[in-house]
Amino acid sequence: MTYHFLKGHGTENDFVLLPDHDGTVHGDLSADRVRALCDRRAGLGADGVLRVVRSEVLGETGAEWFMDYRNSDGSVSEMCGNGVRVFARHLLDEGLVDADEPVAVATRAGVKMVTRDGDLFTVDMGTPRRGADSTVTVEGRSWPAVHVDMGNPHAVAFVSDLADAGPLLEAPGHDREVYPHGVNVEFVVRRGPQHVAMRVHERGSGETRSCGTGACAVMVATALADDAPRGTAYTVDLPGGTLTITWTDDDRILMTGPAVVVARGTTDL
Ligand SMILES: N[C@@H](CCC[C@H](N)C(=O)O)C(=O)O
Repeated sequence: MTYHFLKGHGTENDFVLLPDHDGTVHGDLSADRVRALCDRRAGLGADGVLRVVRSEVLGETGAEWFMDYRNSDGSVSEMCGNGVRVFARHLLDEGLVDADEPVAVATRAGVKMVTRDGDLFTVDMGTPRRGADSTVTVEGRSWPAVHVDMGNPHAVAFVSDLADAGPLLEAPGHDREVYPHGVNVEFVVRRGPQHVAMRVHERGSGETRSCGTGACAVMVATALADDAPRGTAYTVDLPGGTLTITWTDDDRILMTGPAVVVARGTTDL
């Protein structure tokens, strides 16, 4: 079977987009197919897959379009912050939504509203939730980890140096009672006032060059540590680029960053 795809990224967190508007092309999107598409040597290569499907096909509500996100290992996640920006850009590029209105994207973690200003996209990521703190472990070293849920789970560890986390070839150890469905782990250092840098090991994808929900979780953990007033913008540097995150007066997280589509074509993977 041959079908259409696009390739895009947000701060180098890269995705294969699969248009499947009426759910007839990839209704049975299997973990095997996701893994084949994401394979960086035998496939197209990506950190994850964004299936572009009408919400009504899946019985979802709240927005016309649903971002069906899969990690590169084929697992399903509730949310992908970089993915939402790329998804919204695709809808705008293809004229599938009104260019004069914020773009509504339904996800497993609710509807996200995306606005565009030139090449930058801002996502209302909703209200962060704090969970029980714990520790994360890499190669025998442990750090306290702040538990922030951005629709998906995060453990944020402040480290002395980003190299402390090592090559991150395996998932960091974590408390399975606190995170029964796995966790995305962020390692953070301070770069200056309201300015941090991070690395991330993503559940289901390994170390990636960026994670939007992870950057939001890092901002929340840092702002809490700083006792920063609401409305303060933080700059979060990631290996693949920079995101700007603000915690608003009405307790919502706004994430701003780029979104790029770099290729389109057909595949029979
Ligand atoms: N890279 C994404 C997060 C993707 C999902 C994550 N790996 C999970 O399993 O929760 C982002 O930009 O937020």
